[in-house]
Amino acid sequence: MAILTLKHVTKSFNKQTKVLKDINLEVEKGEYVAIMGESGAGKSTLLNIIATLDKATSGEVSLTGFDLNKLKESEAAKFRRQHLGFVFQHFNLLDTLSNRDNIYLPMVLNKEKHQEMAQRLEPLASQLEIESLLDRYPYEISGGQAQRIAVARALITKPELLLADEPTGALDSQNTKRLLDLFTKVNQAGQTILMVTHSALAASYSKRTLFIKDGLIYHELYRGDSSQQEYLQKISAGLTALTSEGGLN
Ligand SMILES: Nc1ncnc2c1ncn2[C@@H]1O[C@H](COP(=O)(O)OP(=O)(O)OP(=O)(O)O)[C@@H](O)[C@H]1O
Repeated sequence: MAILTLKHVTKSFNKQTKVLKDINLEVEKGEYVAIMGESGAGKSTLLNIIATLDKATSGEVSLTGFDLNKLKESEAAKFRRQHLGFVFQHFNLLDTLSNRDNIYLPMVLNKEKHQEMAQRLEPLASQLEIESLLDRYPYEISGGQAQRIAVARALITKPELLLADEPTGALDSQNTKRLLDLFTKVNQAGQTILMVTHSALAASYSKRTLFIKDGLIYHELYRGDSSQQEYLQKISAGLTALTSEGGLN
């Protein structure tokens, strides 16, 4: 079952340039998809449309059965809280709240009961190894720890789709591996993930990698039965071809 469907999606910010020209994409429940492309290729624009933070200029976007073109501005924030989880490069935690309250925030906004929040946090905190961090504040913990708190905040609402924008961009290699291993586990437990990344290594943890160029999905690679190393090599070769003048054709 497709959780996300984009048909002939275009996006222009002005009359001269179309950033997205004709994007067609289906993401099935349980998939783990990475989106790559050169700087300025339109990855964030695409992610913002899927995240209901922006609207397509034309085309169809359907997410968890909702037509995003019909979603009113006033409904978008609630839709995001109920259906989507977000992980950003710079964590976006609030320094005035404890880590626990940061994690609870989307549930507080959804007016959930405290008992329900605590029940959901318990297994998540154990899986993410953040139990000892919960009563501290974001400014008291490391970047790797902060990103795990941000992952807990994204997952506590049990989102249908986890959207990650350069989630390893601010992490060192050890914390990058730890986060990517965590995403793999979460995906194996059924979580659908869509991740924008510049990192071939990060993409090599996904099951499918899309390359965006000139406003189109230019190429895609499936991991299939390949080892992570083989898949990483294919992604790196794909990136080289993408950035060379002739491209993949
Ligand atoms: N709000 C906006 N108004 C005008 N132009 C925009 C706006 N947002 C993005 N653009 C333009 O759209 C193009 C794609 O930008 P986008 O941020 O989607 O690229 P990206 O692939 O995410 O790049 P990066 O990897 O550097 O983050 C760029 O040329 C950018 O200048």
